[in-house]
Formats: sequence, C-alpha cells, structure tokens
Amino acid sequence: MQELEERIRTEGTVKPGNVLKVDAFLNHQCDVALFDQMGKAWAEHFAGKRVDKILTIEASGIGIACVAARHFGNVPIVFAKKAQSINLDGDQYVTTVYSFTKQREFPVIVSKKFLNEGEHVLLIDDFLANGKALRGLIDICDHAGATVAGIGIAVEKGFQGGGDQLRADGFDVDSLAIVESMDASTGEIVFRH
Ligand SMILES: O=P(O)(O)OC[C@H]1O[C@H](OP(=O)(O)OP(=O)(O)O)[C@H](O)[C@@H]1O
Ligand SMILES: O=c1[nH]c(=O)c2nc[nH]c2[nH]1
Repeated sequence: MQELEERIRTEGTVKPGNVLKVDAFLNHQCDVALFDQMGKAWAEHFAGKRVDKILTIEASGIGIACVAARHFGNVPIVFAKKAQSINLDGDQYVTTVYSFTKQREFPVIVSKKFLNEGEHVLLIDDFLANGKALRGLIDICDHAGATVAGIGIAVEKGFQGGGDQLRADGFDVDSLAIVESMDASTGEIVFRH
C-alpha cells in the first residue's frame, strides 16, 4: 500500500535491534484516516471470504482492528489480553507468546464466550516480525475450533521470516507494507514488491 510505505519512509525511524519505529501514526499516535485506508485494502484483499469476527492482540492491534471492522460489515472485534485481570471471568483460552518489543513472555487470554467453534476469524495486527503473536492467536483459534479466514498486517518485517513461514503453512497473509531490509546506521528502508 503506497500511502503506508510513504508514511514509513517519511516518518519511520530504524532503531538498532531490528526495530522500526512508526509511533507517529501507527502504534502510539494513531492516524485513523490511514487506518481506514488500511481497512479498505484488507476488505478488497479478503473480498468473498467469510469473516464472522476479527481477532487481534493488545495493545497495538486494537485500534487498527476496530477501524478495519467497519469495512467488514461491523463484525465484532475481540482482542486477546496479555494479563490476567479480575475483570476476566469464566472459561478462557490461554497460551503464551514472546513479545518482540517487551522482550519477555506474556500470557495471551481470550474468554471462551467470545470465540466459538465454526466461526471464521480474520486476524489483524500492526506488526508481523517473527510471527510469535500470530502463532498465539492461531493456537487459540485452533483450540476454539474456529477457522482462520486470513491475516491482515500493517507492517511486516519480511527479513525476520514470520510471514513467509505463515504463508508456507497455507495462511493468506496480506501485509500492506513489507520491509525487505532496513539499516539502523543509514536509516535506509527497502520494501518488498
Ligand atoms: O511477529 P512477532 O515477533 O510476534 O511481532 C509482532 C508483535 O509484536 C508487537 O507486539 P508487542 O507485544 O511487542 O507490543 P504491543 O503491546 O505494542 O502490541 C506487535 O504489536 C505484534 O503483536
Ligand atoms: O513498533 C514496532 N516496531 C517493530 O519493529 C516491531 N516488531 C514487532 N513489533 C513491533 N513494533
């Protein structure tokens, strides 16, 4: 998606440790007009596929998934929580994922009442790097007996391999910008086309 690539080029910064900082528009300050364009692009890509629900993971996927839902007939969005809470009750699907930016493991929790057997679920997230977050969501869908209809990602860091492994496993992954390489010393970002 050209507009997203342009924003990454002009406002993104490359940090050591394979971190692309896009907090001016994607995952700290949020540009909802851009999110709307992203939702439209995913709706075009996944047109014809049944989507009953969108599933994402806190925190950064939530805003993007909510705006995307407007392009999928206002289906409910559910976000997996990364901490137990007295506000979580009843039976839960629980798995564990390693967080790329926080560099530690988190529980990933979805209440069983919000994910049902037979549902077709679109996974949405802001970043795809090693694929840990998505593997956690896929695991939860498997346990629920739900089908992963597809995966919509804003920014994939292709060089980390998580996206290509998911594609090799048969998932329809639509990443709106795929960073093929980036260099923290020069700031150069090369996109895959
Ligand atoms: O493909 P992966 O290697 O799993 O990386 C992608 C995940 O990393 C980020 O989550 P993170 O927990 O770092 O931060 P967040 O709270 O901003 O969502 C991002 O939001 C994705 O969920
Ligand atoms: O802001 C972010 N930048 C990244 O490079 C990244 N990788 C995973 N999750 C990420 N979030």
